[in-house]
Amino acid sequence: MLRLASSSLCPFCEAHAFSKALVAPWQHTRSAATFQKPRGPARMNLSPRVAQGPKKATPDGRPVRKSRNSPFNAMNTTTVPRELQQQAARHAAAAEEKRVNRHVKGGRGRPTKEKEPMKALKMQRALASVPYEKRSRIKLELAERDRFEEFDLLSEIKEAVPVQALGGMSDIAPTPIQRLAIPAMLGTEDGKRRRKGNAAPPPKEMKQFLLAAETGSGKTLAYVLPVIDALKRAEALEAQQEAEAAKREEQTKLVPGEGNELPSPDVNEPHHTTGRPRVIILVPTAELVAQVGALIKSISHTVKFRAAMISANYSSTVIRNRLFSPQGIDVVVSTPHLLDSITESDPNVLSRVTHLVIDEADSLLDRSFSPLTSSIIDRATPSLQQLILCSATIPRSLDTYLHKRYPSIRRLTTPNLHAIPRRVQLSVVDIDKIPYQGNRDLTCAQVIWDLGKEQDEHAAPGAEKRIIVFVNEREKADEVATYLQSKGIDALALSRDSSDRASTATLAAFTGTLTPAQLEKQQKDTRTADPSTRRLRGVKVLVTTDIASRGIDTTAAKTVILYTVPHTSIDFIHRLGRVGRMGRRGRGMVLVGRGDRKDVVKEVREGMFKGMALI
Ligand SMILES: Nc1ncnc2c1ncn2[C@@H]1O[C@H](COP(=O)(O)OP(=O)(O)OP(=O)(O)O)[C@@H](O)[C@H]1O
Repeated sequence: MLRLASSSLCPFCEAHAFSKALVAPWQHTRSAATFQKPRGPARMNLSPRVAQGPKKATPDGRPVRKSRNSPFNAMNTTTVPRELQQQAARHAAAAEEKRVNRHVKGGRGRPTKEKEPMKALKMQRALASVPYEKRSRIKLELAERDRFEEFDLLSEIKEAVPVQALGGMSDIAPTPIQRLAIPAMLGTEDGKRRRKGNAAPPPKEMKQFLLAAETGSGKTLAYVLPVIDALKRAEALEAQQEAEAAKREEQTKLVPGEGNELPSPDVNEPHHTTGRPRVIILVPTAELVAQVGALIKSISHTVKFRAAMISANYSSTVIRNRLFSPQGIDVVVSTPHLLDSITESDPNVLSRVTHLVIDEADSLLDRSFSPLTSSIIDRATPSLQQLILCSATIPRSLDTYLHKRYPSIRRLTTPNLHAIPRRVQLSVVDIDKIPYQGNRDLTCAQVIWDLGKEQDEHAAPGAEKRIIVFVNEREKADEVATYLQSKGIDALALSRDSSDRASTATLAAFTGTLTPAQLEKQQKDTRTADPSTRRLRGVKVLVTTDIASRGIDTTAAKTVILYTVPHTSIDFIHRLGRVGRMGRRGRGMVLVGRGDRKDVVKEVREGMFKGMALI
């Protein structure tokens, strides 16, 4: 409160005279003697003690306490007083407790507004969870097995890995699922080697394994190597037993000419393995039969065995000739439909199977495939030594099925199961924005044109960009491919409606399995294309459905476009899993519009960014 003194005497102390001066009342709390007469014109008077600094003690000698709440309290201090540190720690602990209580069922406090992690994905409840504690434990275990030489595989199989199976790669190391599955399937996890001399007696009861690892992590080789090892050892054991039997016969050889000699073997008789393989590998599509079959064939060049791939892509004569070849058969790769129909008429095909692999088990044991697959497993069970299920995802339905039907199955899961690698970058394109205005086809075409124009520094000269577009319905595949073609994009459709031959040739460009002649033709077509038409050069697009999202090793593709938001996190994993395979980088783009689950897309992106497993 300020007072204007208008008289010549000070209205408070009346000790001095001045006029029109502003006098603050606190000046009058002191004795009049200490008062200075202001000189000159009216002004604000400053405290006369301003230069003295803060009071060290009150008049009665007690120390003056600084106000704790003063905003200037911490000025010019270099250390935080212990008292304040303790206070801050108490506040932090109380806040943490409050936060935890909010999440605990029945906890006190108001309902939280904090975001629940992956809430939208949780609503879909697609995937079974694997505890993080288990993942960390496995990670530690795997660190010790880092070379193929350490596995107790037959030497010729180890030699075939870099040369045949991995196409001449050098400096190879087993992937996490290979480190986990190979010793487990060989029964050498304890680090012990098996007996020399190949004569391992068959195990008494069937062993069951579930191999679950992220997409593009080498699961195929993880089961192929131990299975072929078992095949070769069984063959050796059989040969040894035959030799022993022959020796016994030799010892009890009857005297010739007395009419009791052994009949000489019929050279035209088919091999005893004809139509009765030891190993059967089931995969969901004809395309996968070709892919897995090619890997097995390549290994069979050095490790001698007979393999056949059969699918609807081959004529019935070819299938019959392969399966019932007089030279015999050891490994068959097939789809469940075809194998089921063959075994209906010839059940002996399953009579000698010791190893049955169900690749893409989540598909082959889902509602549509399960009756067929289960029936094949049941019929093969009497002779089975190992049942191997393999998958990149364990949906809750599969988890429940396994708990019921195979409660003792060994689950070999890698630490990164259900996570989309951070190497894959996912961006979102809003189709409702200008210039697309809700036109999904136009957005897709524009995105492809933009990608095509981007300069890829690392691409070899003349190399083509491969882009895969995933649609949810098979009818849409043709429609989108036709639209993209009308916009000058080299696009092809692949769905269950495509002809078998066309689909094999189409996929070849994306799996990097083009023959030199095909490659030459492709480059010639690009060179001779009419330059007057507006065409996007150097880009090849495959518009497809789930048919190409499972297991197909599309190593040549670097970009995936999700034309529509996938229905579940499982589809996200498999579709985005076509890029970023085996340590490569990749890019995903998802087109979202009104009515699409943007919350799901957001959570998938966040999960990918954090390297977390989706749920
Ligand atoms: N140890 C290894 N080192 C380097 N490359 C490997 C190794 N093992 C496998 N590969 C290669 O990795 C690629 C992916 O392998 P594969 O198709 O078996 O993966 P996947 O886990 O079955 O994938 P998906 O889940 O999509 O079926 C193949 O090109 C294969 O040749």
